[in-house]
Amino acid sequence: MLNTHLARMDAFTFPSYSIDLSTGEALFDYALTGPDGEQRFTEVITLPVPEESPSDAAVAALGRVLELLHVVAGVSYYKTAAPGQLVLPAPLGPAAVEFVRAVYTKGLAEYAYRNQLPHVLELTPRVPGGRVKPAAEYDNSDRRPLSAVGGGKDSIVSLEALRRAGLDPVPFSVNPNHVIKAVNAASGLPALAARRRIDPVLFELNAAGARNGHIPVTAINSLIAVATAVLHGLGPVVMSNERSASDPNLIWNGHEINHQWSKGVEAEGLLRAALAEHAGLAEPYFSLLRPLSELHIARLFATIDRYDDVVTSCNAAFKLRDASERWCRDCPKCRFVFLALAPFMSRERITHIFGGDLLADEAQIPGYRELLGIDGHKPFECVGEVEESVVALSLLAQQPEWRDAPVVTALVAALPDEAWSTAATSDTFTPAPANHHIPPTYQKTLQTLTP
Ligand SMILES: CC(=O)N[C@H]1[C@@H](OP(=O)(O)OP(=O)(O)OC[C@H]2O[C@@H](n3ccc(=O)[nH]c3=O)[C@H](O)[C@@H]2O)O[C@H](CO)[C@@H](O)[C@@H]1O[C@H](C)C(=O)N[C@@H](C)C(=O)N[C@@H](CCC(=O)O)C(=O)O
Ligand SMILES: Nc1ncnc2c1ncn2[C@@H]1O[C@H](COP(=O)(O)OP(=O)(O)OP(=O)(O)O)[C@@H](O)[C@H]1O
Repeated sequence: MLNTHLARMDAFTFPSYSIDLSTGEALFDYALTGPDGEQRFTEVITLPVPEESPSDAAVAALGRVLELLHVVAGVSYYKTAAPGQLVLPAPLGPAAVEFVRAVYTKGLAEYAYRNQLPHVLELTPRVPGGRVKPAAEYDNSDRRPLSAVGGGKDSIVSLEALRRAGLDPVPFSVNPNHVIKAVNAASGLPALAARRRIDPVLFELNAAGARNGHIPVTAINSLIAVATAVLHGLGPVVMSNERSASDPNLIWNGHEINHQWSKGVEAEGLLRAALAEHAGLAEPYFSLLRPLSELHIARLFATIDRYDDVVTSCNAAFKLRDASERWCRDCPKCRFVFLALAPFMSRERITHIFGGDLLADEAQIPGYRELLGIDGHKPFECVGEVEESVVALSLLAQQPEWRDAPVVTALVAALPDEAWSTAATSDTFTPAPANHHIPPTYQKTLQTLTP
C-alpha cells in the first residue's frame, strides 16, 4: 500500500486477539481503515510456557492483562498513519481508558512533536458502550518477583539488590539479545524470556516512507512481563526506572514531551491502576529504583563488578537490525552513563567496561555540552537530569585521576558559575521519600548495596 493511502487513513481498530496456552503464542490483530481500503497488521507475542498448568484464576487474570496488552502494543502500527480515531475493541473501565489514552498521547508525544502532529496529543479513545464485568481479585504479591532485565546497569542493580535481600528474583526479558543473555549468564540465575515479533509489513511501510518515531516501548515490555508473571504464578514485576525518567525534555503547545514517558512515575501509577481495575491484580508492578537519581544508581552499580564484561546500556546494541556489538561510544546515552559512572570507578575499570575512554575524546565535547545544559535541550534519550551531569562533573574535577582529562578540563571551563552553585546544594544522593509505589517488603532492599 502506498504511503499516500496511509496518510488518508481515518481510524485505527483492534479486530481481534487470541492466545494458545499450549504454546504461549498470542496473536494481536490491528487495522487502519480509510477511503482507500484497509491495512492489516498482526503482532505475535510468545510467552514462556510454565511447567505446571496455570490455575483457572491465573488464566482469567492473564486474559485481562492480554486485553490491555493488545491495545497498548498497537502504538507501533498506529504511528504509521496517526489517524484521528482510535476505536477500542471492547468496553473498558475508567482507569483502563485513562491508561490507554495516556499511552497514545503522552507515550507518543515525542513522535507527535517530531512529526508535527499536534492532534495526537489530543487523541481520545472511542470506547464501545456496555458494562465491563468486574475482575476477580488476584493477589500474588507474596510470590517471587519477576525482575525485568534490559542489559544495562539499572536492571543489574535491581536484580542484585533483590537477590542479596533474599527475595529470589526471576530474571525476565523480552527478545533477549546477546547482551541480555550474557548478563543473565553472569548473574547465574535461570531466566525467563518472551518473544515479540513485529509484523514485517511495518518495516516495508517504513522503507516506503511511512511516518515513524519513538514509541512507549516500556509500556509494552511491562505488560508482557506482567502477563508472564501471572502465567508462571510469580509475584510483582520489578522494574528499574529511575527518578529522572519522569522529567520532560521540553514543552510543546503546552504539552510535556518526555522521551521516557512510559518509564516515568505517572505511567507506572496509571498502569497499576489499570491492572487493578481490569485484571484484579493487587500488587502487579513497581520500580525499585524510582526514588533514586541516575547518579545514585551509578554509584550503586560501581559496588558490583561481576557484570563488567557484559553490561551494556547503549540503545544502539538493542536495535532489531544492524545492532552494535556493545557500547557505540558516540551517543547521548553512552556519554551520560560514562560521565555518571566515572566518579565511582578507576579509569582502568571504566575504560574496560566501555572499550574506550570518552573523557579523553575531545570529539565528545559538543554532546557533553548538551547534557550539561550549556547548549540545546536534554537529548531525546534515556539520560539523567542536567543537574546530575553537573554534579558528576564537579566530582570528577576534584579527582586527580580525572581532573586533567581533556573533556573534563574543557567542560569545567565552559560551565557557568550558577551551575556550580546548583551542584553544591544538589540532592542527587538523597532518595526522594514519596512518589513511588515500592511495597513495604521491598523498601529496605537497596540497603544491601550500600557503597
Ligand atoms: C533500539 C532503538 O533505539 N530503536 C529506536 C529506533 O529504531 P531504529 O529504526 O533505529 O531500529 P529498530 O529498533 O531496529 O526498529 C526498527 C523499526 O521498528 C519499529 N519498531 C520497533 C520496535 C517497537 O517496539 N516498535 C516499532 O514500531 C520502528 O518503526 C523502528 O523504526 O528509532 C525508532 C524510531 O524513532 C524507535 O521507535 C526505536 O525505539 C524502539 C521502540 C526501542 O526499543 N527503543 C528503546 C531502546 C528506547 O527508546 N527506550 C527508551 C524507553 C522509553 C519509554 O518510554 O519506553 C529509553 O531508553 O529511554
Ligand atoms: N528487553 C527487555 N525486556 C524486559 N525488560 C526490559 C527490556 N529492556 C528494558 N527493560 C526494562 O525496561 C526498563 C527501562 O529500560 P532501560 O533500558 O532504561 O534500563 P536498563 O537496561 O536496565 O538500564 P540502563 O538505563 O543502564 O540502560 C528497565 O526496568 C529495564 O529493566
